Amino acid sequence: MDLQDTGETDTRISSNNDAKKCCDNSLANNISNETKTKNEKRTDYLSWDDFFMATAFLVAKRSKDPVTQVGACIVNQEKKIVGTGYNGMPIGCNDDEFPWGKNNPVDNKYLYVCHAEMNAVLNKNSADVNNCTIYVALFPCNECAKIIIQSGIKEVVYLSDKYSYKKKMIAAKKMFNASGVIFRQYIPSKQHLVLDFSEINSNMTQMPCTPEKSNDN
Ligand SMILES: O=c1ccn([C@H]2C[C@H](O)[C@@H](COP(=O)(O)O)O2)c(=O)[nH]1
Repeated sequence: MDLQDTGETDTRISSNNDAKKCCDNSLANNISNETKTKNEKRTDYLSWDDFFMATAFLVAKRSKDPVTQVGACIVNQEKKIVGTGYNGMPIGCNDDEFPWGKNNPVDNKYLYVCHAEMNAVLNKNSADVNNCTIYVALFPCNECAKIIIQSGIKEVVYLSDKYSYKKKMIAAKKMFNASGVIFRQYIPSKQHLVLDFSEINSNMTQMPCTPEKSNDN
């Protein structure tokens, strides 16, 4: 039956209209919020500390060490990255052939692996690393501490100090203190940082509208 003929009010139509208005309002709110957020500076960007430590962690993903992957990132006073490194076998030492285990006392990874800090210093793309800061996942050992001090790096920012009880780390701290190299632990603002490669394509608001047929033709 055609409702117009009976004179009855179609409650379905009025509730549909209400729903549409409500939908229009929330759409308008969304658009205005979106416009607002698209025109204002982001506030959840990475701090410098977060960025450089995250870089050190990303670099560590290149490491083949099955137990501890260490990454290091050297930053100059202009906040520019001048070197990165991770723990790995020396050039020419095939990491499929050299040992990654540590239990064999005469042939283990410790005899061969180049530490992240040393690689970062040797990989530098600047003339020197004087007065730089090194961000490193793990507190440096005594041998890396010597390299850090001798290269002129003035600050060490580390995340884990899981081997703090070892003589090597105690010696490293002793040398840093004596030579005036500042060290501080980085406390992350959040435990996880996700890299989402699909994010760059997620904003589809720029898609062109579907063309409409004009009445002029
Ligand atoms: O200052 C340091 C100390 C250690 N490393 C590297 C050396 C090894 O590849 C691992 C440590 O392995 P464990 O099995 O946890 O002992 O880390 C470094 O790069 N820098």
